[in-house]
Amino acid sequence: MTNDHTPHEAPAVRPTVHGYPRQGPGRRLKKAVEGHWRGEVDADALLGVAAELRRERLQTMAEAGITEVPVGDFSLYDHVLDTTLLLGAVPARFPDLPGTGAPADRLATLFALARGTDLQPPLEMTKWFDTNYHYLVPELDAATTFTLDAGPLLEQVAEARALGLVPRPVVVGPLTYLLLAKPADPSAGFDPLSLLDPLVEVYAELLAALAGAGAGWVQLDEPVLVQDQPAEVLERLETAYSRLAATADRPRLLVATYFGELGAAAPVLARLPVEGLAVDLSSTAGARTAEADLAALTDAAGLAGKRLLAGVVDGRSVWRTDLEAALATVERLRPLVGQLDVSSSCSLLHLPLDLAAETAIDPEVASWLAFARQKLDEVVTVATGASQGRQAVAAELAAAAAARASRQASPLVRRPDVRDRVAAVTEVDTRRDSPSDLRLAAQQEHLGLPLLPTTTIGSFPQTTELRTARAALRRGELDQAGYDAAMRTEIDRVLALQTDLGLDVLVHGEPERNDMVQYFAELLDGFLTTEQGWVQSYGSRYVRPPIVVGDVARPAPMTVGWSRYAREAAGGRPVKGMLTGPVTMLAWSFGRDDLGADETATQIALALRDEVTDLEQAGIDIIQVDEPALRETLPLRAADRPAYLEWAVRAFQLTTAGVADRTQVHTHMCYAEFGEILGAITAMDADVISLEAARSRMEIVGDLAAAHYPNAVGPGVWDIHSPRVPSVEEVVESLTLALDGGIPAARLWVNPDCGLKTRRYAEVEPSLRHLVQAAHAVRARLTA
Ligand SMILES: CN1c2c(nc(N)[nH]c2=O)NC[C@@H]1CNc1ccc(C(=O)N[C@@H](CCC(=O)N[C@@H](CCC(=O)N[C@@H](CCC(=O)O)C(=O)O)C(=O)O)C(=O)O)cc1
Ligand SMILES: N[C@@H](CCS)C(=O)O
Ligand SMILES: [Zn+2]
Repeated sequence: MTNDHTPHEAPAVRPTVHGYPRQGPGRRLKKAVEGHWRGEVDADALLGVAAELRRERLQTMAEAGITEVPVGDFSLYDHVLDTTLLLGAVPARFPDLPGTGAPADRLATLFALARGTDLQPPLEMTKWFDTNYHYLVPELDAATTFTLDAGPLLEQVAEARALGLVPRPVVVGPLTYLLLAKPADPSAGFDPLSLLDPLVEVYAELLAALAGAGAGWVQLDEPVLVQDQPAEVLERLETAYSRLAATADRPRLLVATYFGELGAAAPVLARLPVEGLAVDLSSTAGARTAEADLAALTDAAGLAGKRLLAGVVDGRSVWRTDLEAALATVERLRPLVGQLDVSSSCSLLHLPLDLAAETAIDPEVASWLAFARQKLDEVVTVATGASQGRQAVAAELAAAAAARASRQASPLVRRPDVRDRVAAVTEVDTRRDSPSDLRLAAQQEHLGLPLLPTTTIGSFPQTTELRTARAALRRGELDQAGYDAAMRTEIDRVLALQTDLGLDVLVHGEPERNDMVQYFAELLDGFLTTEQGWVQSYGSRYVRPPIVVGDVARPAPMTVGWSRYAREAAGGRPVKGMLTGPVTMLAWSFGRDDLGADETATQIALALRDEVTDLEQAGIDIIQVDEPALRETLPLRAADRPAYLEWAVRAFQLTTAGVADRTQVHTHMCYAEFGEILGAITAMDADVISLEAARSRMEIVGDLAAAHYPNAVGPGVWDIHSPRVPSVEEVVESLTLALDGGIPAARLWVNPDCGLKTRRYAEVEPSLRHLVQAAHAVRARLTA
């Protein structure tokens, strides 16, 4: 393969992106998919909506000036799940699915894997690198065979070509696919990477099929290269791509990495026998990182004839790009490679769709921001500036520079009172008065809870009535008093249900919260929230990540009124207060690029500390501070983890350590793979932690026991991410696994994996009933 330009005449710099949000304006995709699940939208109609959305997004890119477009990044649920179907790797434990022949069957198979069936739990779901997107984990074993099923991808190539665009299929690369997979049976000692050779043969078939469909370039995404990889994995990478490069009649190959620095992978990547590379040169990857990668790549032999997609427009930041800096990077790289193109650093999937949809953002603040649609323009501006000279984009450069200057000078950004309070924090503020065993005794005396106490994680179903009431409040059709009354009625209902079910520690159900992060962001100074800034979190579920614009402070109590109401209505049973922790508030927001994450987290922690104190004074004896994102935000490189964990744990401690011994602090995390942060979890020193465990079949229990985790634990016994109702026997089995695995009965709690906001009462009532029955059964066995 050769590049189609002469070496002396620099070809034009072209703009592209790695992917674009899927949902469409007004989250049309979500509505169609959920309608299909309810039986209201048939398969043809759903596929029709999907095709329209794909066409619209390609047209949007084309209108912005992008002609080489990604295809295959669109998905009805998740692109890793799509890759599993592309490769024909449906796990053997789903023997009765209808297959992928007819489109309706394919949909049924896809959604069965994603959501489970009556007979089988779904594929495990976990976070996509350090983002708030979640993918379905491929499940492989020694008997897995791969069979290419490229029909839908080939159709998408044809769709783009029919619009006169140049499609660049984007597919999860073979190494990343296997490293993201898990063994179907964790005890079997099977390593998914052992399937690399047969997998690569199927990728070779795919390349040939894509060439036949007219694709000139294919992008294989290998983001695992920004994580620490042993030398043998990098060797396997070279072997795999050498095999792919040897495919007859294939498109040109572009290997993409994103989400961080390449480190030791840079020279290996540079010498792969492929025609193109895409690298993350954004500030999210870190200024130091981009510099180091640039140096490693430009030093490496073999780059001169290649195409490089320079990811200079940050695909994970809502801040407007420093166009001058991006242009300078592009100009520096251009003479060193065969063809230099400008790209987003990663898919724009992780950004809200369009700033233009926002009606309430102050115009000055809006001028500082760029969502996915605006990032397309930025990519085009940088490419045009590089190709035609700065004068061709002088107006755009001036506007971007003016916005940066306005932001730097704005009084919204910096508050001296907040800075002073952060500076005054000392070690004492981060320590509880007594060690955990003394606290536990004080709490037990005060609360008098039974063995294996039952509780939930906080939210109860967010019903249509609740969402409609909130929408009516927003539109002015319901006044604040009417809304508050509706929420109090819901709290009464949820408390009555929990009492009827026999739960020991009650919650108010969080009906007043649109989202566990956005709700607090709306009440704190320093955060900006959006009306339409939806970002896919998993499947059909979306969030509107707030934006940290300036220093954070709490103007007034946020939850105390609701918790006090619930406590008074609960008839003497304890009610947990419920807060979102500082690390999660920050991780699930778009952070600042003008202040360190550690300092922002400390600001949020101080605001939340005041809320904790106010809850305690209002008579709330149990306060839960959720930190599900603490694990998620763990840096991808091991070398960066200790510093992160230090400030993250400190922020949690600062939030919670101000209470008396007898006040019980809970925390909650809902992502598997806690093993490597057990030290940090211990240092957080929460009296009780609830953890996701059901989907990974209580794997965490062994780790906790081995680490002699000293405080109380509630490993989730009901996988709430699936509509399945667990049986009493299943819950008993999970509790038995926990006890046998080494969690002492005196420190074992019984709870679901996570909050119930996404579930329906038809699932919640029987599931909780089974959970309580199981707890009673095991309790009886223990005390017999
Ligand atoms: C625990 N998780 C969370 C993450 N990140 C967060 N920021 N929050 C989280 O809870 N990351 C990891 C996991 C991911 N899990 C989930 C679980 C559930 C959702 C979810 O349910 N999202 C909802 C949107 C929630 C919301 O903002 N609701 C608002 C607006 C509701 C709405 O759409 N209103 C309509 C009008 C009313 C109607 O017709 O129903 C409208 O505005 O058009 C609210 O309740 O007010 C979702 O719909 O996807 C996300 C992540
Ligand atoms: N308290 C929250 C935690 C979700 S991670 C809930 O129950 O929804
Ligand atoms: Zn959770």
